[in-house]
Amino acid sequence: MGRTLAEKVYDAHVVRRAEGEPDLLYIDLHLVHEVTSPQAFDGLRMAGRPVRRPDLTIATEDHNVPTTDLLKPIADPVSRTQVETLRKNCSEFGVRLHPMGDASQGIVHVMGPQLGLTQPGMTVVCGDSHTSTHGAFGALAFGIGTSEVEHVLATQTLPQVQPKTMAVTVEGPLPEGVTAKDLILAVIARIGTGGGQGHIIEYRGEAIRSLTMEGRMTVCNMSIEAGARAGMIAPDETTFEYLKGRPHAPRGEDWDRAVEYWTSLRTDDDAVFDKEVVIDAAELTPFVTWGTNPGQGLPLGESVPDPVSFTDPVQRQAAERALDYMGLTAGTPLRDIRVDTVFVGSCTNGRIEDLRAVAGVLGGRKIADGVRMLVVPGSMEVKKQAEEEGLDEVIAASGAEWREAGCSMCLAMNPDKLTPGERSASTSNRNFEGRQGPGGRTHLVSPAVAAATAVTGRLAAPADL
Ligand SMILES: CC(C)[C@H](C(=O)O)[C@@H](O)C(=O)O
Ligand code: SF4
Repeated sequence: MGRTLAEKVYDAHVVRRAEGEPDLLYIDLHLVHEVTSPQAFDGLRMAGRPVRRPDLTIATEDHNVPTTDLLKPIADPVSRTQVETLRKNCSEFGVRLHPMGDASQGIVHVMGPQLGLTQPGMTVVCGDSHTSTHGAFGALAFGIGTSEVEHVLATQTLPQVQPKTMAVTVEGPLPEGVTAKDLILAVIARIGTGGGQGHIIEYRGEAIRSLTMEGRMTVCNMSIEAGARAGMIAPDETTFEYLKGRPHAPRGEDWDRAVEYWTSLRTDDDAVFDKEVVIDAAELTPFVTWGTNPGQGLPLGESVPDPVSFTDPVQRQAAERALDYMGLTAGTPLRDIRVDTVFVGSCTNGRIEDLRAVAGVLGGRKIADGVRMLVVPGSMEVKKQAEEEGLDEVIAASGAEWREAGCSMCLAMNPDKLTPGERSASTSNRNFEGRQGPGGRTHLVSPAVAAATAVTGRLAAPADL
């Protein structure tokens, strides 16, 4: 029987398999950041062990970094300690680190692919749930916990129980004005936040094939929000085109050999998935969330749902609680919801193409009175590229703030936060209670919707302007 893409990559990395035990997988790339690594390095130190493959281990500073005044010391003591600890650990264990201010620093899931570190067919791990992003290249990439980070640092392997496989096929071309973010929000609304649990999702179909690498990363990034272990997309010309010439991409004959192997990384026609979902791209429209989990979303043209419309009692209760927390009334058209803040950034939508989309909408326009808008590049490289293209000027001229790279307002681990009751339209991936600051209210949106929302002050799509 044929194998799926996920099975091919998985099988190629099993170094030990024994009845009744987890498999031992070889890890090709281990990405590290300041939040989930301190105890792992402590563990190594206590055991007197080195990092087994420092050459396959790369660290960056992202969660705790401020996005203004890079030259000043970090004011918050907890954040400062996290970042200083990472620096100390990396220098002690010989791990390459891209610190604040470095040209390649950025959110771990933005800087890795951009350096060409993430490649098709690899196993990629990081102590971070959104490691699923790297699956956009046809890599098997997933988040791990801190004790697993220690295991990988020490051995370059990881015990794993093989996940099941799931296909999400999006048929037909994406309608005009519908983006990768709308697509993945619609997928999660359809299958639920537990819909992918225990599975590696492979995204397939014409709508997926037509996405750029940036769009594919947006889709795979949010696999975890559907509960999946990982998300993957088979590598193709779009993938090779993106990778070619990047600092860590193979060159010359190595490149040709790599492309030959990468081309074999597709699901065989007779392979069988454990679960399959098919979505018609023609039904997709700009999509926003109204609730407090990424599955509580609807097309922008709809209204805040009435909790009684949910037949499942658990969903009904979740909706009641979400409306209460979000300060929303059932029946309110989503387009009538006013926001205080717009956040563009994160490992979901902080890439160059996202910033181009935002500048494209903001060009020649002003953001609404009373709205603050933060535009935060996902990496210093994205920032540089955006500035070379003049996007920063367009964004600043509209009244938005142009910042340094980092996780920023995606999660409240640095100075960029919502205040209690403040409402945001955010291009990030999580809208949980307090995610962007205690009491903050988050609507997940695409970059295009974020920009249009900043202009009108209410949830809006570019077509509304
Ligand atoms: C801090 C980190 C462990 C966390 C994650 O695992 O995803 C963060 O990146 C997030 O997005 O919530
Ligand atoms: S940008 Fe957000 S989701 Fe991505 S790694 Fe940072 S905190 Fe996590």
